[in-house]
Amino acid sequence: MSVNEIPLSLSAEQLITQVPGVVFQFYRSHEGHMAFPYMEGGGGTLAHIDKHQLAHDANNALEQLTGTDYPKLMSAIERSARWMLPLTTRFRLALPGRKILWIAVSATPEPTPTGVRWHGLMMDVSDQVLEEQRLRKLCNTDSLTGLPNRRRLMVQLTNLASLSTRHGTPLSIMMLDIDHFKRLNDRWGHLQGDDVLKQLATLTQSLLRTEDMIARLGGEEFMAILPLTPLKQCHQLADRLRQRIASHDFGVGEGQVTLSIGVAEYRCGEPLTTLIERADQALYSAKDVGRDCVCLLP
Ligand SMILES: Nc1nc2c(ncn2[C@@H]2O[C@H](COP(=O)(O)OP(=O)(O)OP(=O)(O)O)[C@@H](O)[C@H]2O)c(=O)[nH]1
Repeated sequence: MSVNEIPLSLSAEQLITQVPGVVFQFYRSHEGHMAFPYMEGGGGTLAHIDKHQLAHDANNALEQLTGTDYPKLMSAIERSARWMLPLTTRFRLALPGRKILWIAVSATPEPTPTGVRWHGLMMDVSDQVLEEQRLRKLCNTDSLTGLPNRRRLMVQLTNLASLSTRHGTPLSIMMLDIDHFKRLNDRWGHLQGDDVLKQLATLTQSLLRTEDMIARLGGEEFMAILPLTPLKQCHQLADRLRQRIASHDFGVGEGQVTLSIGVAEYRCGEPLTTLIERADQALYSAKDVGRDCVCLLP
C-alpha cells in the first residue's frame, strides 16, 4: 500500500483533540471586545478553562494575566491587527494550585467587517522556557563563585551608565583584586584558594546593597558597580569592605586575605572602557603603594 492510500483514521475534529496544543479562533472588535469563538485540543490544558465563557467574552480573563504579560499581549495583538502581521508572543498562565505555564501563541490575522479574527495555535512551552532560563543563567554566571560574570556585569554597567547620563545621577565602580593570591595558592593549595574565592564572593555580596552588583571578572579579580553612589561614598564603602575582608578568617588565618581596590566615578557620556581603565589604574596604584588599601585617581 502506498502512503497516499493509507486511510485517515480520524476526522479533522477528532484530530484537533489529539494535537499537543490548543487550536483557536480569536476575535477582537473595532471597539476592543475580545472573544475565543473556537478553542479545542491541548489535552488537559483546557480542562479548567470555561470555554463557553471565553466564546462570549475574553476581556476579563485576559486582564487576569500575570505581571506585565497583559500589556505585552495587548500590544502584540494591536501590532498584528494594525499591520495584518502574524501574532507571535508568549504569556504566563496561572493554573489553580499556583502552577504557572508558559504559553506560546502563533496566529494569523484576517480582517472582518467588524474587527479582526485570528486563527492560531497555543502551545505549552514551559519546559523550553525553563531550559532557556537555565542556559541564560549559565551564560551570565561565574561557575565557581555563583557571582555574575564579566558579560553580565557589562550589560548592567551599560544600562546604568545610560541611566546616569540621562538623569545626571552618580555611578561609581570598584575594581578589587586579592593580594598575593599566588602565594596563598602555593601555600594552601588550589582547592583552599577556590574556597577563599567563594567565601569572598559571599561576604562582599552581603556587604553591598541589593541594587549594587559584584561580579567576578576572572582569576582573583572582581568588580562592583554602585548606582547612585558618588566617588567619595564609594571610596568609604570600599575601605569598609577592605577592612572587613582583612579582619575575616577565611580558614587560612586572620589577615591572610587582603584586597587592593581601585575606585572611579562615571563621567557623563564617557566610554565605559575609559571608566574601567581609570579604576584599573587606581587598582595598580593600590598595589604599588603596598596593597591592602583603596586608591582613586584625581
Ligand atoms: N585557586 C584558584 N586560583 C586561581 C584561580 N584563578 C586564578 N588563580 C590564581 O591566582 C593567582 C594570581 O596571581 P598573580 O596574578 O601573580 O597575582 P597575585 O599573586 O595575587 O599578586 P598581586 O595581585 O600582585 O598581589 C595565580 O596563581 C592563579 O593561578 C581560581 O579560579 N582558583
